[in-house]
Amino acid sequence: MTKNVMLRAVNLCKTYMTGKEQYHAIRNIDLSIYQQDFTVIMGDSGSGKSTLLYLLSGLDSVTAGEIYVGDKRLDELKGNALAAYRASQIGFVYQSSNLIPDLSLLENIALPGYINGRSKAEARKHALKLMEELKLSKQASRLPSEVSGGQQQRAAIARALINEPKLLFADEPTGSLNYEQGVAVLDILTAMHERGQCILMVTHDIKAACRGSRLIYIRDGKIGGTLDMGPYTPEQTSAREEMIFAYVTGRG
Ligand SMILES: Nc1ncnc2c1ncn2[C@@H]1O[C@H](COP(=O)(O)OP(=O)(O)OP(=O)(O)O)[C@@H](O)[C@H]1O
Repeated sequence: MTKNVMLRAVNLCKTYMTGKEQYHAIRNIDLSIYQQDFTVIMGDSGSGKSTLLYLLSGLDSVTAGEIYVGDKRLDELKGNALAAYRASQIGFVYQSSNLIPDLSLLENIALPGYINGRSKAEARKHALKLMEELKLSKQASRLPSEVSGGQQQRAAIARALINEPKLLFADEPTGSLNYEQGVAVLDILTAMHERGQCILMVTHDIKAACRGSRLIYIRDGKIGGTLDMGPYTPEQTSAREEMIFAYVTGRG
């Protein structure tokens, strides 16, 4: 099967300045992200995984290099054009849900929908549909402080999906959850991928990495290797975990 390129980075670099010190967090990375993939980014702490995710999503600016989305240059977008791109084309899920504390879950999920130009009624209708799929209907009118961490994170996923983004980014989405809540979130991401959602996720967790179809290993701001794993099936969980462990430790 030929894969469609969703996003392409060419000679991507990110240098942070702390005082007079330069730190080259991303060093001349070339990579393609394919529409059909649930791509997982792994690597040691400090290797540059989150920085890469922020650059590829347009949440941070590149120091050098190019990022193509179709024939558009993401790295050249600024101001309103960049804000419009981020609002309409990408969804982002963080380690903590970052919901607005004094809005209900329904309002939190619908809000980016109104901001992106849907009517209030339409955004709420779509939010309710997502809440049903993510088993949050009963919590629609509750505040974030009135639901569990797993429910908050599922609401954050629904919020990221409200504008039907082409690309869903997730930075350690299960990092603050207990085992069962984490599995529920991974099941949702797996189901989204099966329905055709392109996902790019940073994780330290082999159980989470198992859900991906492709793994990119980052070492010292560079690509240390990529592994095509094929689509996840639950029966292969232990074999995939062993394969990922062997791959990552072989490159660490
Ligand atoms: N704003 C910043 N200013 C200076 N250095 C930074 C900044 N953000 C990140 N760094 C440095 O860049 C490197 C890569 O950071 P990044 O957060 O991308 O790593 P990571 O692989 O996601 O790490 P972790 O797994 O611990 O979250 C680290 O050495 C970090 O200290």
